[in-house]
Amino acid sequence: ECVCGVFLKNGTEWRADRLLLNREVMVTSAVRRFLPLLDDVAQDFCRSLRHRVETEGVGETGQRSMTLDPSPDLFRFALEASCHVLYGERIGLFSSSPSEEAERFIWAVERMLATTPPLLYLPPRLLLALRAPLWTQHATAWDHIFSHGFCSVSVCVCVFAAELMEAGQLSSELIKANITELMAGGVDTTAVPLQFALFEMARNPGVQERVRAQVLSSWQQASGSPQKALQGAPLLKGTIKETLRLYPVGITVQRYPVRDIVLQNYHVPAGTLVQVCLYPLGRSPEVFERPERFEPSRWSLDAASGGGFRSLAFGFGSRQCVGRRIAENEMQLLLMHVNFYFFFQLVAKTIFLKSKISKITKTK
Ligand code: HEM
Repeated sequence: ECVCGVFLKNGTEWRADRLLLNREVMVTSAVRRFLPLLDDVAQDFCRSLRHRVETEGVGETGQRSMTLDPSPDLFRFALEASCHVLYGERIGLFSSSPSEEAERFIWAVERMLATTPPLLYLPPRLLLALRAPLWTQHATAWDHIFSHGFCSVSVCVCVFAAELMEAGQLSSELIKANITELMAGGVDTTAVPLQFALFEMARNPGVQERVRAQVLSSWQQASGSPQKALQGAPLLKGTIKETLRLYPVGITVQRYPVRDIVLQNYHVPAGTLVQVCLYPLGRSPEVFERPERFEPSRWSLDAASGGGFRSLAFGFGSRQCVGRRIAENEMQLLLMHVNFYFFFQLVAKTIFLKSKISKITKTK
């Protein structure tokens, strides 16, 4: 029996104590509302990068190029985009002088993210007993984040808070906590795949040209609407799916079956933790033809054939990633605008995340 079938049947229940968002509402009205916000940030990111290339790059005007590590820029892009959608405010990361409040907030988010990975491997009680500096720094960072003006739900332009308040299910403190969690969860999850997407486009110039051609033609017909532009450029969505196939953010998707099941002749008792391993799934020749190739168009063919459960990067069913629509649109919009301006080339050794990419060859 198919793993996904079993899990789907069991995944239809909501748990009342969780942050619940109606996925249909997300897809329709909320996406329409947050798309322009994400688009603003993506355009600003490109303007600021173009300014840097023009002022710090080498070569003739209009053909300047520069080599850079995009990691810190993408991190800031993701943070600015998350804040704009969740709090309805810009924190000014692309301005030359962000406010003092914004600076403190950025510092706290960066500190919180930097201290999270080591804490995952150490027992919290031990850290507390030892009053470990790592723990103190992490807790202080969270305190800063929560005390921040941006986290006030009274500044409620936030689309999510509005949905939750309308539903009347959660107290304002809980809404605040959940929104803050969403903000924190939405930064490195999108910044890292974006970096991998640029990396893959840099080493696959043919793919990059095809994506750019589709983006340019779609933009021309979209009359300035980012939503229409994205709809007309399915290769952008394919690029994101392809990136997450090769470099999944969450390495596994987990479920506890509520009744005994048999999987490939193994008896799995109810309540056993079962993990679907996304990395080997994405690279298996049994599932993907020529899995080593970065080919965004494979997902267009996949849609025609029904798709199945081959793309599980955001999980599935009622417990799939709440931030999926934000993440997908945010990443697609960035790639769309970046494609107008830049041609990426791999100019340094491909050392994991430290590859230096970017060479500008076009201007709008
Ligand atoms: C490329 C970006 C992202 C990926 C690949 C990703 C992946 C995932 C995965 C695999 C899950 C578990 C789903 C399941 O078990 O079926 C998940 C859950 C979740 N994600 Fe994401 N995520 C991303 C971005 C985001 C963003 C931007 C946010 C917030 C705005 C977010 C918030 C959440 C939350 C709150 C859950 C828990 C949902 C629940 O348990 O009901 N994620 N994500």
